[in-house]
Amino acid sequence: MKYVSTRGQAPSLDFQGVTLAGLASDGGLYVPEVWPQFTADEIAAMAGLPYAKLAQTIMQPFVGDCLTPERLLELCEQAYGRFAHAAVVPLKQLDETQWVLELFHGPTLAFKDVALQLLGLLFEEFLAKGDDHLTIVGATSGDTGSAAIDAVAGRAKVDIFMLHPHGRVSDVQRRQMTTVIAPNVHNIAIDGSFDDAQATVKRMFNDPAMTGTFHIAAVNSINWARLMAQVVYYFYAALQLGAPQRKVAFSVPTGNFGDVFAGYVAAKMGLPIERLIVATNVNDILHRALSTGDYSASTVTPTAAPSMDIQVSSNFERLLFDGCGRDGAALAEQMRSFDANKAIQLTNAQRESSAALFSSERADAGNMANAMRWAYEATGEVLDPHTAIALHAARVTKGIPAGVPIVTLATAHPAKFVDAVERATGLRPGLPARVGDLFEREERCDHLTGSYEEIAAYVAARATPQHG
Ligand SMILES: Cc1ncc(COP(=O)(O)O)c(C=O)c1O
Ligand SMILES: N[C@@H](CCOP(=O)(O)O)C(=O)O
Repeated sequence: MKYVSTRGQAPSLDFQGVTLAGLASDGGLYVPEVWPQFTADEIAAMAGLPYAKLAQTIMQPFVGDCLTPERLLELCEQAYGRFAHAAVVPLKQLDETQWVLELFHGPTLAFKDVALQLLGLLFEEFLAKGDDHLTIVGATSGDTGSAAIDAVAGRAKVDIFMLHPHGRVSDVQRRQMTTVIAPNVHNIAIDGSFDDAQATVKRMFNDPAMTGTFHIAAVNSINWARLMAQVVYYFYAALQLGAPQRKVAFSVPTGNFGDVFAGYVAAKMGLPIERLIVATNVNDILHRALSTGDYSASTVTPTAAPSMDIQVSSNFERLLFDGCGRDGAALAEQMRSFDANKAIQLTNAQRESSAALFSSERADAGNMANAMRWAYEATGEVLDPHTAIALHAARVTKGIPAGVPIVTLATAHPAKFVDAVERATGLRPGLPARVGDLFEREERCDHLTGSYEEIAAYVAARATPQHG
């Protein structure tokens, strides 16, 4: 399998290459040259497979000959062996139509673990031979940070620098990052938003002063391997609900557009998906883009679902690429215009191709609290704010045929956002034992202004050169 950049200029790479590269050298994102396909019979044969085996089956076409099937399966078993639920991502029914897929049983209590536990192992596997050393630079609005740190803390040949917006993540989220005291882990709080942090990360990939010395790598969903691993749970849920004979819809709490793009990939691979509902909070650029074609960023508003407080959604570029017939030059021009003006209008072709599968809804604080309350009072399920936003979207979306189940992706454990959950339901969920004495541990984090030069100098002073 070869991967090409959405901006058409960077060299094409194999799976190992894209995993270690992160952002493409032309500023684009890597995508597979073609979408691998499964037939209905092949999908039917996946029913009942253990999660790790299903993951290997679905990911093998993307991995190609960079790993043997046996080795990929071993890595999947190792990654998903760390999950606290035997089903890895259990599916629960709320009522006749509504289901939730619990993606938060990994070590750091959010869906990010599903991909990042594997990515940590892939880094180690691909770095085992040779003297390459990775400098991971990541941005987080709360959950990627802890999941990535857990996945790479203490590993040889990797340093991680994780930027989060100061004061804009929950206490649990912050502590899950800052209490990991390991020589290769560096937490940086910046003044600004997640978008500012993400812009810094992307700039570093294209800064010769940094890339000339360090092998900068990504753990954000700009890294293709992240999305690949997230495709698996769409198959897992749909198979339990009768796929490929029966269509399934998904409602996805959305920020950086990675999770829902993985659903799009599942559909491209042959999974019969009725609809992908993109659920946003009041930071609703994606809702506006999908419903009116207006992709224009404004100031980020802090909300009780902080991980979705994002305006510039990296992975939307991957969808726009397919929507313009994979014309890298045209997309590069469109993205240049977005960078300059913080606004673009989707073309008719982009709007029509996305409307075939996607719809969107926006939830404000009241919608979110009501959904959380409904789930708790009517079904006993305690949801986190992000999941509640997607459940709200699932319940108000029109036009899904009767009999089609709607699966809301439950992306975080409610104990990560105790205050919001308590406000809505009166219940204060406790942290699972596996996160231990989080509030007793020492924290380590540096606070920087967010200027690119300051952050680059900080990284350069602490990172190990590529061939260190
Ligand atoms: C709990 C939670 N839900 C939803 C999202 C949004 O997912 P994505 O950025 O893949 O759209 C995030 C952040 O990524 C998150 O941490
Ligand atoms: N919500 C995310 C933001 C980063 O998204 P990613 O999927 O691109 O890593 C977070 O919690 O950090």
